[in-house]
Amino acid sequence: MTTPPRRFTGGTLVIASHNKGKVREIAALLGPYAASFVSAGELGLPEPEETGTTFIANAELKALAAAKAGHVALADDSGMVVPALNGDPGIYSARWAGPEKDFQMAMGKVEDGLKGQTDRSAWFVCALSLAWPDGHVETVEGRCPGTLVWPPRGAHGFGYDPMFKPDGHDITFGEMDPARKHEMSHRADAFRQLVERCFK
Ligand SMILES: O=P(O)(O)OP(=O)(O)OP(=O)(O)OC[C@H]1O[C@@H](n2cnc3c(O)ncnc32)[C@H](O)[C@@H]1O
Ligand SMILES: [Mg+2]
Repeated sequence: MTTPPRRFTGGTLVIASHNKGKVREIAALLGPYAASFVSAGELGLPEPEETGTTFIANAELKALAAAKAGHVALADDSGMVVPALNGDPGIYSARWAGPEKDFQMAMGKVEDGLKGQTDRSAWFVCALSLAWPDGHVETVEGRCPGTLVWPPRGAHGFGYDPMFKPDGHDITFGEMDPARKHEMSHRADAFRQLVERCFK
């Protein structure tokens, strides 16, 4: 027999991320389901080393590390997978931007790798993991397919958004109103699954 998923029954939820763009998006998506939340940065929690080899493993290790502080914690491990680059930057999406978090440079590296390639498809992945202080975790994974454009366009969103045009749309995530991105993003897809599992 499979055990049913564990539900979040209220109280403070820690958003276990040090990325302000992500925290902003997670807070917007989570609004109706958690009365109060605080980010790992606000709590002064350290940024764990992301030693996993999958988005799911890294989401789980970040959520479990934050939950040790005593509250249920939600972590997001995400990135952009480019088949023509053999799946890079993938789980290394943040690391491609270096310590300066220079995404102009990281997007330039992606574009350099695509020179001479005809396949400009990509997809974003978002693994979300909810962890309890006793070590229990619930994890889901969402996706959003699209195409890479050059030059980058738009100032909304964060990270690789200005070069990513979601399928079925003519504008990039960087040009898109945040509310619209939340209707179709990898993070929204993962959220729908997590809400179904743990917040209903
Ligand atoms: O680990 P935390 O503290 O949450 O913050 P981080 O920025 O290091 O996050 P990740 O390790 O999950 O790396 C994900 C990177 O993938 C990129 N990324 C993820 N979601 C994105 C989105 O919705 N739009 C654009 N880029 C995104 C972005 O550059 C992120 O820095
Ligand atoms: Mg990270």
